[in-house]
Amino acid sequence: MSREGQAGQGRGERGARGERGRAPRPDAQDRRDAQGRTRNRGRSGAGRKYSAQAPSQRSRTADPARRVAFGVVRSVHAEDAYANLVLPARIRQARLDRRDAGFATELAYGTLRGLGLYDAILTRCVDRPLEQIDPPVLDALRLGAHQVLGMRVPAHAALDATVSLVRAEIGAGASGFVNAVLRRVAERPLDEWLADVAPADGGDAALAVRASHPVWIVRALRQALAAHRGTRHTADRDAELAALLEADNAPPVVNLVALPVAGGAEALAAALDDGAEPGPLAPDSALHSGGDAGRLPGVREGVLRVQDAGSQLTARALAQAPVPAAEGRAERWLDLCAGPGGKAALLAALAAERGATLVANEVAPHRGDLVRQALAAVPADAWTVRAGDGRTIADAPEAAPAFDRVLVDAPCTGLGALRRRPESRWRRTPADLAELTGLQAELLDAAVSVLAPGGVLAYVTCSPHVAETVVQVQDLVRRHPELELLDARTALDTVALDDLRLDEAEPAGAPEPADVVARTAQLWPHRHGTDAMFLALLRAPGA
Ligand SMILES: C[S@@+](CC[C@H](N)C(=O)[O-])C[C@H]1O[C@@H](n2cnc3c(N)ncnc32)[C@H](O)[C@@H]1O
Repeated sequence: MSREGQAGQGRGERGARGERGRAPRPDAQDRRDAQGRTRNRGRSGAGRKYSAQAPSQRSRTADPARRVAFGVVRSVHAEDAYANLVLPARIRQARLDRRDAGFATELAYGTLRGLGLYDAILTRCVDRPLEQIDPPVLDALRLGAHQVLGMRVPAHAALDATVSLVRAEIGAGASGFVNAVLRRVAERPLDEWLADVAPADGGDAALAVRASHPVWIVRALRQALAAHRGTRHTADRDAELAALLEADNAPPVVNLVALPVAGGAEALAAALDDGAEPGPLAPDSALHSGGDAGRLPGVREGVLRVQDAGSQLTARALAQAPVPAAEGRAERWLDLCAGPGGKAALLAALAAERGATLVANEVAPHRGDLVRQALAAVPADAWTVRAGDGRTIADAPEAAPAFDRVLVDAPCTGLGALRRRPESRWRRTPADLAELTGLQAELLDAAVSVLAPGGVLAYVTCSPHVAETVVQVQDLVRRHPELELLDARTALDTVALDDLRLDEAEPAGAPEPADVVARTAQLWPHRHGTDAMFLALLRAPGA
């Protein structure tokens, strides 16, 4: 039994609106074309046919891909699991082939992303609050709704398969209820449902339902876009916000990076031979859309890694920033918040190329182990891992002498990586912000305290929330007026393969030294195809 309780259990056969709680829409019979098919059904509603079998007579054998997706969604809701961690293990366990693995991924991730919208629609289809539905049954309904409204699964197949899933995973008692509710869902195409649950002119609250984001996140993203002065090419701010929300709901293409270590270039060439496309933004990168990247040569060895292009660019921008004070000697680099080690691996490999060394610090022991694994592909004399709180780095023996380059890739709300963490938008709350921004400030102060004269600090977040980005940097330079705010946009453009057009909306000419917005860089999923990564670069005095 799930720890969410059993509300609604046993009430399976009743409760779908239109069956009992709500009369069918008066025009339902009238919406037929000359062939007798219902009109305005959209792609998922055309020519619906349902099984002639009663739910109780249908198969108890659910297909493996749907079972995997159901298992993932249940783990997320009942055990607070992360979908991106449990899904690969379940796919392997069920031995799904590439096609089924793709289906299970889209079903699980799409259901989790679309939860807010599907719940709004399901609320219209049942005669009780959704909290009173047994949680596994509710998750099955969400999976069914996503198949009907968000995937190209014909309604009759989605209903049959979901009812079979319920019979196999939950029990026959709920199958009639699920069948009836999903029939209600399938009565209308998505655009009709959207017009009902979220009128287009209804402001941020309606936009939040339409795009299936919590409203506080919609507001935070609107504010972040405005803080970065929008763009010239997208005159309409609302349209840009809608584009951003849409990008959050699209499965991201897998980005690969080849580390500049032995075997990296060969692994990249093999991935390109396998059909990957050269990455348009980051050097030595590729876009992979051919299924499980883990099977590519070099991935297991860690010389070819899955890493968002924005992460790659921010790490390279720090590595590339001029540090004249360190010329003529081996540089010392620090990654203060290194787990699970994505940027640390790239930084360590770049450091090794130049005879520099990297200390990778991580507070969580299990994530520290992941950092060691990530660094294993880099020559061992180029890096060490410190397990500890970054706020105490100044007391660590590893901090003497001080560091020429320091990365603070801070713990953050992750609002810029919603594409890759489908459940996180529903887990985060505005209350997380206060705790995280306090921690970010303390980590930044600790990083400043171990910067060598003339050393460069990179502050990175995978959140565009202004409290974690520009406001955090404004506070930092207020606390440390000795720091020079470098032009992070130019730094990113220097390492990028293509023009990032980061300063399109800026007035012409060099930004004012104190203009935090103009001197920091914000990448966006809808503009750059990256996570919404933020970068600020600051230099200590004494160069
Ligand atoms: C955004 S993640 C870093 C991602 C990493 N740089 C990468 O590219 O793979 C932030 C990391 O900071 C760690 N962290 C949280 N609090 C910390 C602290 N007080 N000191 C050091 N690390 C901390 C978290 O455990 C998490 O691994």
